[in-house]
Amino acid sequence: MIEVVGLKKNYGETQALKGVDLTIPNGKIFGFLGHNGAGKSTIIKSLVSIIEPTEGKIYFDGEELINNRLDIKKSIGYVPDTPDMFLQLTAEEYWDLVAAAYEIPKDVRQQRQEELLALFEMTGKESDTLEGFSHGMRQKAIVIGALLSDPDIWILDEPLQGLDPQAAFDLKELMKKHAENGKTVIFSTHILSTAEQLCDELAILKKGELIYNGSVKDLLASAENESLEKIYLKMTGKHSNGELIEELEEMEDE
Ligand SMILES: Nc1ncnc2c1ncn2[C@@H]1O[C@H](COP(=O)(O)OP(=O)(O)OP(=O)(O)O)[C@@H](O)[C@H]1O
Repeated sequence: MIEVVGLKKNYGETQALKGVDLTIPNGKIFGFLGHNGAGKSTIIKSLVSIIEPTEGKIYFDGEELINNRLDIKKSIGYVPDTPDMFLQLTAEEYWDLVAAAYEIPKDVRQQRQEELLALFEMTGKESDTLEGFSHGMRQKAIVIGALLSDPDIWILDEPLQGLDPQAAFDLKELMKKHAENGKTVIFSTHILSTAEQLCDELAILKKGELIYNGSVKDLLASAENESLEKIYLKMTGKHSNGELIEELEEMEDE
């Protein structure tokens, strides 16, 4: 289980996280939802130790992250939202880097890489630079890198963005299988139908604050016959069609 306690992050004057408490159970698919700038990437980057929170603590199975950063990081596969680093490298060089960082034995890496390349239809692309890939292919290369070490915890920041329907389907199936095996998948998305279909648990953020942390089932049960999209839009404050029309009319009157 991952526990986030009183997490705050300020970037200068901007309070990106205003004291977030949440729990992420093991063996589930956990989704982060929230409008642009709500703080999803900031929490995710805190979980993978890319940024230092201003305040608050993070525990992985009871162990505080700052006390055992290296070991905890090794149990995580991370897909960033903007995979712009390492663009000059070929895919193979990028995976070499990941394999070295995670100390993956050569034979294990070879087998896993071949499986992932075949799954994502990337076989033969190993010598191409990440820069030369389309956005979706680059995303696939980053996902392959994140899964190369077969990590227990997957943390994926908008992983489906830019993937073609087949690759998106395959990644979603992998995410389900990983959770079925008792492992944890954490991801952020703006695609509410995907969240509804995939997630067991959710956190919904609004302007740096947590407005929901719990199961998708409970959330759907709280509003009869409404989709997650409708519930989410109501919770995040904007907009029913009527309200939007009213607002536009007011703007025209001004
Ligand atoms: N490096 C940074 N420097 C300054 N401000 C930042 C930085 N990173 C994020 N922010 C700000 O922190 C807030 C939260 O950003 P964050 O990237 O966590 O949101 P998000 O929910 O992931 O958004 P999106 O859906 O657009 O990816 C925003 O106001 C953003 O402008």
